[in-house]
Amino acid sequence: MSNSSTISFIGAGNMASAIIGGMLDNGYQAGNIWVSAPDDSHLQALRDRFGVSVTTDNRHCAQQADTVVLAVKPQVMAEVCRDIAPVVQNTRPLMVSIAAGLGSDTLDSWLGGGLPLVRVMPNTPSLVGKGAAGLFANAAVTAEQKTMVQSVFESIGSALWVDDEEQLHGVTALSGSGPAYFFLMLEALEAAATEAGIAPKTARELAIQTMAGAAEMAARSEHDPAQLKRNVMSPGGTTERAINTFEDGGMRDLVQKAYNAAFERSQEMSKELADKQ
Ligand SMILES: NC(=O)C1=CN([C@@H]2O[C@H](COP(=O)(O)OP(=O)(O)OC[C@H]3O[C@@H](n4cnc5c(N)ncnc54)[C@H](O)[C@@H]3O)[C@@H](O)[C@H]2O)C=CC1
Ligand SMILES: O=C(O)[C@@H]1CCC=N1
Repeated sequence: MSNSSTISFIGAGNMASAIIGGMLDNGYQAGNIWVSAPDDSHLQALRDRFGVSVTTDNRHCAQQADTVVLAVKPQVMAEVCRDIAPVVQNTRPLMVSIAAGLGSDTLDSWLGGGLPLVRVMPNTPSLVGKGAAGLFANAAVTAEQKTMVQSVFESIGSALWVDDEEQLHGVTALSGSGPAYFFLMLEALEAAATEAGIAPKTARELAIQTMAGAAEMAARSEHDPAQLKRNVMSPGGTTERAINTFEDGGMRDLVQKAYNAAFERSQEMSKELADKQ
């Protein structure tokens, strides 16, 4: 992305910090980054760690920027947007929201209308540069702005566009919530191995390394996950017995149900947040 454009973050939490870290690792200048939040301790932490400019005044922060990233919780978004609306209606930056569940039309109306806006659904592995983000651009966003936002999110992992905003519910249920599904699997495997007598520290390290190794293989291999799974299953062996146990217990059906539950909750949240304001 262009190093001369200025980007402001409203909100100084985990996700803002991950994105800023990725941008700086990729050559973006700290002097062109502003961050605002009401909480001084969050701001000082970001200033000390990254050398970015900080303020407790959201309007002042938004005023500085060609791009404004809205990185606050969905519940405070209406108040934040309405507060900065007079500023951004004047300066007309590209707006980027990372909030779960808030539709682009709702955000745009809170911001006074007619602004270019990108919605992003990132995930927490962004904190270690291994994020997976789905992106949607409204009709006012230019090709150049899309390239710029994509490069920001590629600095902390993968960034893939969807062309229908409704698909962001599906992205939320997959990669937004997804890290928690794999953490659950880690918890359960670790517990089972510990129960069988393996030291907890050893069980955790082996489970984590196995998950990371399987993910790396799936990413690099020419085979699909089903084939990779079959490659581990010696006929009559241990893996076959375990996989049959998963299948007989309804694992696929359970994953489908959990995915649908997250998808439906994302749709519900969208409606609740839009109706409430
Ligand atoms: N944590 C996750 O897995 C994911 C989170 N998101 C979205 O990212 C957004 C941020 O989440 P986190 O960084 O995890 O939250 P966080 O709680 O770590 O950070 C929120 C930040 O907003 C600041 N803030 C609160 N009120 C404010 C106001 N009126 N004006 C300016 N700043 C204000 C807080 O001081 C804090 O710095 C949320 O909208 C969330 O939906 C999206 C995908 C995944
Ligand atoms: O659980 C949630 O609602 C948010 C969205 C994706 C991850 N965390």
